[in-house]
Order: sequence, then C-alpha cells, then structure tokens
Amino acid sequence: MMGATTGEAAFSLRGLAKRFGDVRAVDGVSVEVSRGEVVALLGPNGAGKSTTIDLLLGLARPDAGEVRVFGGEPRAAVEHGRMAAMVQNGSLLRDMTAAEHVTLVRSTHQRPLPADEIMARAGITDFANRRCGKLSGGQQQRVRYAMALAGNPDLLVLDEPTAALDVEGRREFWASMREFAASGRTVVFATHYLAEAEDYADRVVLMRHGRIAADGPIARVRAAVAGRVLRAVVPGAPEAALAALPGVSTARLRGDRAELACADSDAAIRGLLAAFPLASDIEITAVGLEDAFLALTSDNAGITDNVDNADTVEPEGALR
Ligand SMILES: Nc1ncnc2c1ncn2[C@@H]1O[C@H](COP(=O)(O)OP(=O)(O)OP(=O)(O)O)[C@@H](O)[C@H]1O
Repeated sequence: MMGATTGEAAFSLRGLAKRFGDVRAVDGVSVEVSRGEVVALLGPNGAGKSTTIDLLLGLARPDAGEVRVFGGEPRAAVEHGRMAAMVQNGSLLRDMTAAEHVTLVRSTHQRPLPADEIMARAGITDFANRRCGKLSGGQQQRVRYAMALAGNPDLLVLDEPTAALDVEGRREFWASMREFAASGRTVVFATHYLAEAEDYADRVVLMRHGRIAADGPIARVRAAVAGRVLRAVVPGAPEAALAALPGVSTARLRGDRAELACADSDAAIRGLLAAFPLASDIEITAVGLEDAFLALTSDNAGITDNVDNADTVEPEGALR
C-alpha cells in the first residue's frame, strides 16, 4: 500500500545527534522521506522517537546534523502551514470548546481547511461545543488531531497519536489518517506498537538507543527481523564463532547449548555442521514478528550499533 510518492523529499534528517547530559537520545540518525510516504517511527520507550520528532519540528536544536523540511528550515515549514504536528500531551485550554480551538488554529493559517471538514475528519463534530476540560482523554486527543489538520498541511507529524484512544477510537483515527494520506500527503507517526506500524505505514524506521536499527518497507523489515531460531548442542564452540556463521544474526551460548537467531536458517545449519560436525539435538523454530521485534529492541539484543545509516534492511546488514 505505497502512497503516491513523487520522489521529491518531504524532509531529510542527516547525521542528527542530540544528547541530554550523558544520554545520547539521538545518535546519528539519517532518514529521507519522500512526499506521499506514510512512515512509522517504531521503537520501545526511550528509543529516541520523541526527540527525533522534536528535532524534525524545530522544537529542539540538534547538537550535530541537519534537518530540512521541503528544502528549508523546520520552523519555516511550520510557519507556512506546510508541516503540522500532534505531539504527546499538547495542551488544550479547559474553558474553550473543541470548535473554538479549531477556529483559533484556522485563524493562524493562510489556507485552512473548512471548519466542518476538519471536525468531520477528526471525529469531533458531536462534541464540538463542549468545553475541553469536560472531554475524555480520547476526545481531547481528537481535538489535538483536528488542530493538526486545520492548516491543511502537506506533512503531518504524529507522536504516539493513539495513546489515549480506545479500540474504536484507534480504528477511526487510523481510517482518518489513511484518508488524509491518500490525497498524497506525507505522514510520520511514532509508535511503540508493532501492529500499528505494520497495518498503517508504508515504511518502518525502527529506532533503538537513538539509532536506526532497520529502515524499509514493512515486508522487508519483517523479513529481516522475523527469522528463525536454531538451537543445538555444540560442545566447545566459542560464541563469537557461532555468531560469525553464515545466516546467523546473533548467538547466545549457555553451557554447550547454543541459540542462534537466523536471517537464513538454511545457510546457518550448513555452516554450523561444516564448522562443528559434533553439533547435535538440532532444532529450528520460526520466530513471530512480535518476538523478533522485542528481541531486536531489547537491551541485550545482539545487533550491532553501526547500522544507523542503513536505508534498506538487508538480512545480513541490519542484524548481525
Ligand atoms: N528533556 C530531556 N532531558 C533529559 N533526558 C531526556 C529528555 N528528553 C528525552 N530524554 C532521554 O532521551 C532518551 C530518548 O527519549 P525519547 O523521549 O526521545 O524516546 P521515545 O522513543 O520517544 O520514548 P517514548 O516512547 O517513551 O516517548 C531517553 O533516555 C530519555 O530519558
């Protein structure tokens, strides 16, 4: 379900870095997103998604690297209404109604969408005249979404947009987002839900520890992360030698029992038997995407940290 890409960049991040004290929140991130793409920024808590989004929006300054949005500075894109965002916990005024928020934001834009259309798209028509202080968390989230849509932006940036929504609210939200994207607009959303990335994005940028661990179409990321696990008893094999076998992404050894995460389990089993003919009790199991994602993003995952500039996912490149 690729969007209508024109090949022209909506934005590019080059060598971005941002530290907070000793924490490297963003540590060498390079991404280029074409117009019309719907991109999920996926990663566990603390991976650096929100910081990357703040840098993209020009809300924070990078320590190193460059952000270009439609060829210019992020602030210019925001001021011209070309880029709009829905950030986590963006504040609403308690005593103002949902409709008044929309009116206020529309008044700051040169080419806003009609108010009725904004409210219908965001699903706030039914409670448009209620004060925001009286709305549920999910309803408030929709008001924030309406405010992001108001200026009819070419690039919509959403930080965990469904955090406060129930199941029905999520479904409606994603339908609205896809409709918006179908008109050739670019959407970037941060999430830590693999299923949301899988279902609603054309492309997934997987972050871990401030770096990009994988970047590509979901099918390719899936192929790279959802491999197989080969287990075997391998007397006297060093862990490093097992990890270096063809087709093996990571190796773990407990006593003589080896557990090899494989991008290519056929290559791995041939390599294992060639190098360690005494290997026995061999068993190969498929890993679900959810498990693979957890493994990839957990702290003890064995992936290397030097794949930050990978713009595609190669089974041997992203996971070693
Ligand atoms: N203002 C700040 N001061 C200090 N540390 C910060 C600040 N903002 C972020 N960090 C740290 O930077 C790292 C990346 O945080 P960030 O919020 O970008 O991650 P995230 O992927 O968006 O996580 P989440 O899903 O929880 O929002 C974390 O270790 C976080 O604690």
